[in-house]
Amino acid sequence: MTAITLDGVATARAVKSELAERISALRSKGIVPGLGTLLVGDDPGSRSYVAGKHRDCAEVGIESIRVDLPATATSADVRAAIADLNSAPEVTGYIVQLPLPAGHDENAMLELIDPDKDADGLHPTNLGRLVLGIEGELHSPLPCTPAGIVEMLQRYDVPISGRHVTVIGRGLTVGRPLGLLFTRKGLDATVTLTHSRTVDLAAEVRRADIVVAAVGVAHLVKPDWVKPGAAVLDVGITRVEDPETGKGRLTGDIDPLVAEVAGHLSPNPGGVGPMTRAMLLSNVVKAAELRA
Ligand SMILES: Nc1nc(=O)c2c([nH]1)NC[C@@H]1CN(c3ccc(C(=O)N[C@@H](CCC(=O)O)C(=O)O)cc3)C=[N+]21
Repeated sequence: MTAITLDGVATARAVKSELAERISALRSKGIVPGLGTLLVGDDPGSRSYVAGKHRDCAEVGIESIRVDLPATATSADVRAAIADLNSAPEVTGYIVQLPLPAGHDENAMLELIDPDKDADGLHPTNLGRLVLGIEGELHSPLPCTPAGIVEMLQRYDVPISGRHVTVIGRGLTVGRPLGLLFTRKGLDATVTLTHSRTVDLAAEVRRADIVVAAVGVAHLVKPDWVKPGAAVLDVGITRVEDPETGKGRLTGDIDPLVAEVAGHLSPNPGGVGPMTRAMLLSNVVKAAELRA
């Protein structure tokens, strides 16, 4: 048996074409959505993600505003840039690219973002609304990677309600909010949130109908850990050097042989990453629609 591929590129393309229509409707009413990015320092990975976000915006008709600060920027510089983004009328939503260079207090910076402009859903108010289950008229953006994972499973008709989900990793952007999202009313999964101190990770994965790995340990999840037919989502990113070509490439947390056991498998790259970017655009569009 070979798993059905959860194709993040194709699914993100479908999401983006739906968004493009909503954006042209907004534009015809004179509303122009604009995504800002704040990047501090010159980490090549972060640079390439930010560049990707600007390309996505151009593709769907969202304006994008790029603010880059040098690695030498102080916390006062970052605060000032956030204040400018909060007050810039052309910026309807923005993100602070993580991780910030060492020496910056990320949580303190996230807290300075205007919650109404928080395109990542990482401001404490928006994370609090996720805990409280508040949706609707209030703009309560969901963190992009968790939202992208759920969107992809739903578009492939993978059942979630009542199913057991094992999440590997408890980080701010993926594992922690994903556990909150999957257990909300309406999704109704049962979640095991595992981390580096989990005693028997293989056993926790074996009970799962849906496995999400978001730790950044290359090929951590082995085929004999996976229940036959389970849906497996590969989120972790590790940069490795190909021993044959000597070129750098990206690899995920899932051993490739898991494809022989799983029912659905998201490749990495080409799976959750593109969905994360599509959900960022979706948050910007929703915020603009609510303001209209
Ligand atoms: N404030 C903030 N919000 C984020 O959402 C955020 C962040 N900081 N910091 C870093 C992580 C990582 N992340 C990715 C998004 C898309 C891809 C993506 O589209 N990857 C492509 C491959 C890209 C390539 O080849 O370089 C793929 O999976 O196919 C990857 C990684 C968002 N993050």
